[in-house]
Amino acid sequence: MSTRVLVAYGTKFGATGQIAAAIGDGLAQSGFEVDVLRAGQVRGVEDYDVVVLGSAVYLGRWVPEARRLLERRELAGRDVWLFSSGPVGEQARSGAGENWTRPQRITRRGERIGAHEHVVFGGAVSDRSGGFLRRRMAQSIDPASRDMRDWDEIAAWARKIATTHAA
Ligand SMILES: Cc1cc2nc3c(=O)[nH]c(=O)nc-3n(C[C@H](O)[C@H](O)[C@H](O)COP(=O)(O)O)c2cc1C
Repeated sequence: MSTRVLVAYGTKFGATGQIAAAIGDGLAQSGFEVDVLRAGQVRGVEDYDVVVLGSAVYLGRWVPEARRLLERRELAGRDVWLFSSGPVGEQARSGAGENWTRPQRITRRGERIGAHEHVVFGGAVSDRSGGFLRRRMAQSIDPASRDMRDWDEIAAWARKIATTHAA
C-alpha cells in the first residue's frame, strides 16, 4: 500500500493554499497518495502516514484552524512536517524579524511531537483583497516583493519529504 500523505493548511486569503497545492502535486508526482485540505476541513489524521501542516502567519501567529490541528493529540503518532508562509517585502529579503516569521510556539510544539522540521516560505499579499489593514500593508510594499513564494524552493522541499518517506 502506498504512503498516504495529508497536506493541510491554514489561510486567510489563499496564498498558503497555493503553496500547499504545490507541495501536494510534488508528492503525488513522487507516487504518494495525497489529500490537500484546509486545516478546518480535516476530520481525522489517523488514515495518514505523513502529515504536512502549514499556515499563513499573521502578527507572528498561525491562523486558528492550523493551530487547532497542530494541537490534536493524534498528530503526535504521525510523521509531521511544518511550514509557515509569511514574509513579504524587505522582511523576506533580509530575513529580519525571525520571531514574526517563524512562530516559536509552533517550532516548540513541533519539537514536542517529533516533527521533522519547521520551515518558512515567503508569502504573498495582494492589494486588491481583504480589509483595510491588509490592503494598506500590501500597498506599502514594493510591488515586486508582494509575492515572495519561491516555487523551486517549495518543490525542493516536497522532494525532500518524498525522499525521506520513499518506500
Ligand atoms: C495584516 C497582516 C499581518 C501580517 N503579519 C505577518 C507576520 O507577522 N509575519 C509574517 O511572516 N507575515 C505576515 N504577514 C504576511 C502573510 O502571512 C502572507 O501574506 C501570507 O502568505 C498570507 O497567506 P494567506 O493568503 O494564505 O492568508 C501579514 C500580512 C498581513 C496582511
